[in-house]
Amino acid sequence: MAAVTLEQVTFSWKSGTPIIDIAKCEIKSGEHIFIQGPSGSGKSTLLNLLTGLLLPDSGEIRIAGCCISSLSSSERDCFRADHIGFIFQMFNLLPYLSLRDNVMLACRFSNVRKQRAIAQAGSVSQAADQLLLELGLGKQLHQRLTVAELSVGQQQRVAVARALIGSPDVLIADEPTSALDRTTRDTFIQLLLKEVSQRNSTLLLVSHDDTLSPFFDRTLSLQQINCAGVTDAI
Ligand SMILES: Nc1ncnc2c1ncn2[C@@H]1O[C@H](COP(=O)(O)OP(=O)(O)OP(=O)(O)O)[C@@H](O)[C@H]1O
Repeated sequence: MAAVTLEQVTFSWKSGTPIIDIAKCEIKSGEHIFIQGPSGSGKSTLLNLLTGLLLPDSGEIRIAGCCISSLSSSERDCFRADHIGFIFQMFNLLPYLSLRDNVMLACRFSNVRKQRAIAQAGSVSQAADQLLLELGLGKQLHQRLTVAELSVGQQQRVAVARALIGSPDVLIADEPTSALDRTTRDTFIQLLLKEVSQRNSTLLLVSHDDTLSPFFDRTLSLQQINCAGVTDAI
């Protein structure tokens, strides 16, 4: 079954110049996809379309079988919370919450993910602790430290735990390794892939760093699939 399908999708910002023009793209459930493209090629725009934060000018985007542009704005918010985990480039952790509360946050906005987390671990807090432990942030550490006291790599792993709790169908990661050195980056990617595989989630990871490509089942080059072909090349 397809986890993500794009058909005849076009999108332009106000200027009217098309940024996205994708005839057809299908990603199977459980696939690990690397989306690569130079600066300005539309990676973030594409992710915003996939999460329903932006709507296409034309065409159809289906996530887990649902055409997201046919949903109302509030339905899209619910759908996103239930089906999509997101790892932001700057993590977006809340500094006034504990590590565990940051992870549990994803279940506050989604009853589907909350029920799955309970079914998997007995409670949402146990699911959060389990994920943090698997990601190398054991209870002793996460009860002692605040988000502000974490290293960049540790913050990244909390962000992964938050994106994975309640096993969303699709996990989207926007340049999650840009702040890491190469060794930490490789360890992080391997850990991320292991966790995603265990939950059978589909992973879409976006980066301009094409040396990440060998870690993934498939690489989609935005320059190849996007006929709009915009870049910042000087
Ligand atoms: N809010 C916006 N309003 C108008 N134009 C925008 C907006 N956001 C992005 N763009 C334009 O859309 C194009 C694609 O931008 P986008 O951020 O999607 O590229 P990207 O591949 O993610 O780039 P980078 O790797 O530098 O983050 C660029 O030309 C950019 O100027």
